[in-house]
Amino acid sequence: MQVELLAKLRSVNPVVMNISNFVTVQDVANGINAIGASPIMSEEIKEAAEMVQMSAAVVLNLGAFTDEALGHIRQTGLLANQLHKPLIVDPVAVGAVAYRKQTVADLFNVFHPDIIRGNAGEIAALADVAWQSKGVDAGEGHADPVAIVKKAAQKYQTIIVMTGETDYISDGKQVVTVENNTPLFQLHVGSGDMLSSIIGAFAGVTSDYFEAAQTAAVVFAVAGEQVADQLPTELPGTFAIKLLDQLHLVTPETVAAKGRIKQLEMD
Ligand SMILES: Nc1ncnc2c1ncn2[C@@H]1O[C@H](COP(=O)(O)OP(=O)(O)O)[C@@H](O)[C@H]1O
Ligand SMILES: Cc1ncsc1CCOP(=O)(O)O
Ligand SMILES: [Mg+2]
Repeated sequence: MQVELLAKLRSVNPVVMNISNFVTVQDVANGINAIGASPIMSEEIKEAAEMVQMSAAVVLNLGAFTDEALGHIRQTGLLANQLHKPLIVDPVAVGAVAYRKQTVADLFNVFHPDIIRGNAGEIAALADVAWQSKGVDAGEGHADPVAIVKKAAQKYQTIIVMTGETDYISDGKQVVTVENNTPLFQLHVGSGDMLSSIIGAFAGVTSDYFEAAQTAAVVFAVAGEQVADQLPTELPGTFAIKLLDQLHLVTPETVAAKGRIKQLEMD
């Protein structure tokens, strides 16, 4: 983890382009803004080249795509590769909907994601590991998370962020974990979408995407912990609002002090 990336992000204020979904688009835009980056959302393929050119990172969220949106997603992913912009993909519910699994497989034959962020159900599906996904949520499974995250990273030659109570982050060889002590994240639809785009914000200020992924995951976990520490009981609505506050307020010093990150495996 490179906690100094947080200060760099806030000083650079990178533009992060998103093709998002109608469910969480405002959460995602506000999360990017709160951490210190500059969000822009797009639904028009005709502006894709200009948008990608002006952005520091591109995030594709597959939460509620239509056939028309698919053309835009495909073109934007291809342009991100061609213009050497970090490309982050959030394969929402890819483990629960066969059509989405096929669609994601087709997309990954067109462009290469630099980072994929999903829950265990989604990453297990990408790794072809048995798991019982549940809609957009992780669901249940018994497979070893380290094996899942490494297999997915090796299969797609990319960095995988598999989130949950413990986040597992791998480049196919190394595995890092981030402990997240805030179950309230599960009560906020959009937590994962927000993190995927905040990963994009960090990837927009460094060429080390493995570091960007780890640092984003720790910063997000610590921001959530800062909120939970102040809540008297489980208040998902209050958590969601205060999460934006803490994404804005969390300092590199607090992240360094409270972040629980561990290197599990080296090369
Ligand atoms: N059981 C949990 N306890 C604490 N944090 C969690 C838990 N599940 C998920 N998180 C956190 O919530 C955020 C979103 O992850 P996740 O819920 O896995 O994504 P999604 O919303 O796409 O399903 C991540 O920061 C993750 O660490
Ligand atoms: C509920 C839902 N349905 C399609 S996209 C979406 C949002 C999923 O957000 P997250 O994966 O961050 O929970
Ligand atoms: Mg999700």
